[in-house]
Amino acid sequence: MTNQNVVVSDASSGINMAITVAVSGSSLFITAAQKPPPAPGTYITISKKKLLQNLDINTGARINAWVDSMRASSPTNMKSQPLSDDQNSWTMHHPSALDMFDQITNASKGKQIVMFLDYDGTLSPIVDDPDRAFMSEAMRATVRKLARYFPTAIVSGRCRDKVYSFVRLAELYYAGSHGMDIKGPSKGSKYKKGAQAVLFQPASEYLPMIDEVYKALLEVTKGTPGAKVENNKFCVSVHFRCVDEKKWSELAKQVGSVLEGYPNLRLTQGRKVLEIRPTIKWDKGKALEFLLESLGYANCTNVFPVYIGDDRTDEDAFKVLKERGQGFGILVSKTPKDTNASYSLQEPSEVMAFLRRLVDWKRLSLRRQFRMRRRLEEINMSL
Ligand SMILES: O=P(O)(O)OC[C@H]1O[C@H](O[C@H]2O[C@H](CO)[C@@H](O)[C@H](O)[C@H]2O)[C@H](O)[C@@H](O)[C@@H]1O
Repeated sequence: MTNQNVVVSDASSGINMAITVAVSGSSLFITAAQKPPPAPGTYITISKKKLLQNLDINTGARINAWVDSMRASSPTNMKSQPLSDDQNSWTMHHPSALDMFDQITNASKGKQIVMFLDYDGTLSPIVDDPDRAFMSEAMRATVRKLARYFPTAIVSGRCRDKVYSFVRLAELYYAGSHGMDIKGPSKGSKYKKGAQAVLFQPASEYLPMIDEVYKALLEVTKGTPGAKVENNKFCVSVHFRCVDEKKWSELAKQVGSVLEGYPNLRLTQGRKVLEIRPTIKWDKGKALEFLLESLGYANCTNVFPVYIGDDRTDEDAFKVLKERGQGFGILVSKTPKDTNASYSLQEPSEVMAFLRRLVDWKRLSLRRQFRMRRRLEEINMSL
């Protein structure tokens, strides 16, 4: 096997990409992205089409697995059909958090509830255009009230600034880029003494690489109608929601052709989106643990974290809660999914109903506590 510098050229876009490939017989393995070499003229030039064909031979299995997974995560619209046995059993194991509200609040008694909320599909409904995934005013008002009573964090795959521009509540914690960009409230935490001011970016050295990959993905996918590449600062999303299913395989190959040059990046999947991120061991679960620690609840037994999310990437946080045996996860989904969450809610409107009930419950219990304290004071005075 020999290494060879190759310039991949695409006549339609005019893009040239310099990469190193290991050539073994008729097979081609891309090993690493290279800076453009000093002396031109020493390259073999092959077309992007040819490269993608060769990639197909060598990484076909991986690309096929991605496409299978893209299909599996996109169940056909289940219009009001009677529940199957599987669905019934799933609902029994992951009951509605609204139906189980009293059990949930009873379990939290004497503990500090800390709220973790995913954004897309949890606080805002899923829409075709990621730039227009707005949150309703009613949801914003609900989250604002929630944050008055409980420390609240938004944990999103999006870039932190973008998710902040949608939520626009300065009193919250924000963990953008799947937790790789964490920032506390601008005025500091009001909940616990010892809570630290937070700004944490564990993948900052990846910034130039992510930017480079974002640009390469923009170029390589621009001929695929409906594909959208989103720069999430420490990770990149390639959306296929508006791509014809017949083109999914082509899109996966395009993404694969770029990723092959970056062994320090990995691919995960969300809802009709391929997500490219650093291989560092950091995810929404780690972000949740980090935030609990920053809030001063690292080794506390009297903390009750609640994480609500709809996506595969939220599973990392559900798993952490399950393993800690603290609090619980709520999966937002209309269809049964393999999950580490304990409860379910069907859609953002149910999330809002659940958050409102939490606020009302907390208000009521604070009022009760206040009345009890007053009565005790009165009794003490009369003694
Ligand atoms: O962790 P999240 O806040 O759920 O972010 C995950 C991805 O969400 C966004 O994409 C999803 O929502 C879009 C708007 O509704 C939708 O068009 C897309 O199909 C969904 O995957 C966001 O655009 C991505 O960058 C996030 O990674």
